[in-house]
Amino acid sequence: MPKIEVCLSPELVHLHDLKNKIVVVVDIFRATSTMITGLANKVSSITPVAGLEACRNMKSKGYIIAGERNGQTAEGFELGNSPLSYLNNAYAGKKIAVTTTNGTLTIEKSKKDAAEVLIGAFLNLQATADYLIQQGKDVVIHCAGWKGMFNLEDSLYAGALVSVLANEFDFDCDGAIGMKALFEQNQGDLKSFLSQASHAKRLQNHNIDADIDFCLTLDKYNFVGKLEGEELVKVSLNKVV
Ligand SMILES: O=C(O)[C@H](CS(=O)(=O)O)OP(=O)(O)O
Repeated sequence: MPKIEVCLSPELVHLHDLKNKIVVVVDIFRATSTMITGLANKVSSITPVAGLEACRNMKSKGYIIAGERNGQTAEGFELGNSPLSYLNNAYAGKKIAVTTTNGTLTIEKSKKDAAEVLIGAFLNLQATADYLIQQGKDVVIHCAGWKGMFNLEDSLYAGALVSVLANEFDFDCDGAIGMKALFEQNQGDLKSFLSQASHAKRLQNHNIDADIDFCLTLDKYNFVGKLEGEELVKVSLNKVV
């Protein structure tokens, strides 16, 4: 059986061997939830960029630039980090370049060694699980956390994915065992459990409660977000859609 393990913060990723594995990067509030929503709403591609300046420079190459630091849209950027901005196909056909506080850095730290990088969200949990079963490779779930620290929402997503995959994958890492148990104890009311999370509180201060609700929606979308070269694209179970 393939194995699944959980890396609870990008600061710990050097302790995991990513070679020949599929890495699922997760930043529930809000980067990876927003990327999945953009892809669902027909953007032509999303290019994650770790640095603000590098992302700003993408504008002259024809990209719409999305930039956020500490929950606020960065100066000179057209978009911030809200999934709601992409609804109703608002940026259909556009190439988006995006940089965020935690999520894009975590993608950057994953892509050098991994066989594949996927983008995880509650919004497409089951589709991602189905894809991982189909591929049959070892998996590392890479939680973006917050500025290097553990956070609840990304770790709970990791627990949810381990829970769905538990019959198909071996897992003996404590992160996977612990987060699976935590998710299973709280899956009946994820929202109230996560209202205690530091990140949810920080974002509430920015008046984006609707974003939080949206990011906790389960299985709204039925596709996988995958990094192909430098771009995130939509993948169905057998083909790019
Ligand atoms: O915009 C967000 O949701 C966060 C901002 S902060 O670090 O929590 O202040 O960025 P993200 O990269 O999506 O974690």
